[in-house]
Amino acid sequence: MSAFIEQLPKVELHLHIEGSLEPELVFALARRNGITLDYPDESALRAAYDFDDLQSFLNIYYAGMSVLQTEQDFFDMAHAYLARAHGENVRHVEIFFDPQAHTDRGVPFSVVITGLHRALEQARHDWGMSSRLILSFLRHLPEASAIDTLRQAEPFRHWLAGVGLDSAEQGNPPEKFVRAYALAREQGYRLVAHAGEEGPPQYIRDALELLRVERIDHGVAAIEDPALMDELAAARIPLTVCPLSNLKLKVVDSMADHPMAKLLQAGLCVTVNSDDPAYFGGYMNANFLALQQGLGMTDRELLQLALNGVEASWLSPEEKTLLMRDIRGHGEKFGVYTGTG
Ligand code: HPA
Ligand SMILES: [Zn+2]
Repeated sequence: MSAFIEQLPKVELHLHIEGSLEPELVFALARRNGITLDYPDESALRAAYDFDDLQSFLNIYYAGMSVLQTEQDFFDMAHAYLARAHGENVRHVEIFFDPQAHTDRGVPFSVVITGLHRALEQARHDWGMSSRLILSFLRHLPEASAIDTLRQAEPFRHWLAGVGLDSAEQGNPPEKFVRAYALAREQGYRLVAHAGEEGPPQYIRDALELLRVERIDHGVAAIEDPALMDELAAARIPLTVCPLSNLKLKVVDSMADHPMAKLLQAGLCVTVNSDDPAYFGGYMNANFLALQQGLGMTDRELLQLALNGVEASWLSPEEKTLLMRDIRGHGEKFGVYTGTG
């Protein structure tokens, strides 16, 4: 592992907390809650992490999270992720959770969010790690369910920074959620959506124009549409790109084919993220390393990706200035300069 990557101060903006559930914790929680899994042990479960596409991953992702029952379970899951991120010098995280995947199993919204919030507060207290929580709607479910979830979130509005949209993209276009996003906007939520992961570039345009999101999760399909790339670059609309996820879900055939370098060179505000690290073979450092080793990106480019992460985050302007200073200082220590300050 490269010391440059390990010590680089990082932010993570695209992380599904349920996708951080490692097989060991899945089995520990299953034992604690008296649940029998379809797999005999941890290694059999891990062996099933061989995906053909997004849907084949989602099937296992929803099965894995069914062991989450109590507030302590949600705390333990988030705490394990945050400890790991802290160990990789991740300074700030913006975390998705999928409330409908739990409330539909009878786990109350309050149980889910209280456990997650407590872990985030502890990470802030113990490590000075800052965070935001993003409520993500499941796009394969009807819009009415998203709107009902927004209502359930009302008592916890102050713990939530934004709303997002995830799950099966194809056939579930942004336009399906126009009313849910309008309601969220009225309630002061910041808005993001997954678009252009498996879906077409048009879904990126629609997320921006119909849902009025400020950031696109994935967005790698933009590479197919030069005019859209120009617009994203000019407006500095961030893309929260997840390289190892794209590889594991066969969005790209190999890391050498990943569009990250081209998107960066075209002036887009692309950022590095791990998406579902327990399932896709790596946390933040592994994603940076894949870009370095698989795509040949330079330390200077990796430094720019880290700065983009700060720019794209929901930190305050003062916090951004401080963290960017840390990242540039790290670059100088390794003889790497971005030339932009
Ligand atoms: O990468 C993803 N895409 C869509 N839905 C998801 N839910 C968890 N991870 C993902
Ligand atoms: Zn995602």
